[in-house]
Amino acid sequence: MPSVEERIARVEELIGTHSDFPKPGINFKDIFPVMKNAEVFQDCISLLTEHVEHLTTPVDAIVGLDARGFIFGPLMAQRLNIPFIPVRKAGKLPGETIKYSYQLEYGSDTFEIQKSAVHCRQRVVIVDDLLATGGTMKAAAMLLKSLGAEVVECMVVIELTSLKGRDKVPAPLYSMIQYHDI
Ligand SMILES: O=P(O)(O)OC[C@H]1O[C@H](OP(=O)(O)OP(=O)(O)O)[C@H](O)[C@@H]1O
Ligand SMILES: Nc1ncnc2[nH]cnc12
Repeated sequence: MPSVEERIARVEELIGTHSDFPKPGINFKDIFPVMKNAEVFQDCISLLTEHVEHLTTPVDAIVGLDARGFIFGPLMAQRLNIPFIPVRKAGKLPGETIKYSYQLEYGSDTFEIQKSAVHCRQRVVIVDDLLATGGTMKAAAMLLKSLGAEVVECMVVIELTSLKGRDKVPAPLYSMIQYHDI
């Protein structure tokens, strides 16, 4: 079995970079090539899952963020045999919901969660593909906290450290791969 470092290196090798997408000045990190390699995609899910298994606080549910957090969250939840909870872009969820608007690296948006999605004091981990300015992850954590959940950790595959998003996130943050130059 390859080491954690070897498996992380294999994931990193497949991450694409596109300058000036979706706007001039943005260096876009593309996670989708990782999914084209079944073995490396498995490695990526295993690494995220193993990280959750090694947390000292037991985790009751995985929360995934619309849209790219939905690639990782359900697979992690299945492996861990715990529920998956979606946070969606506004206007997609029926029933009673709460919303939180936020800025991200190249725009703004609103997140929404069903009030019934989470129990008070439920211990959750939030997962997304990437942390840039941290606006997205902060919005998700605020929604979960306002419903009484305990956000044990926020997890991303990619962190763009120079944007200091980590400082905005109101919970511990784990990133698998860090880019310091953009
Ligand atoms: O740290 P931030 O500056 O807030 O940016 C990070 C967010 O931006 C991207 O999502 P995007 O809103 O582009 O939506 P998508 O997942 O639907 O592509 C990415 O998947 C993160 O969710
Ligand atoms: N630079 C970036 N690459 C990919 N997704 C992003 N979301 C916000 N900033 C991003």
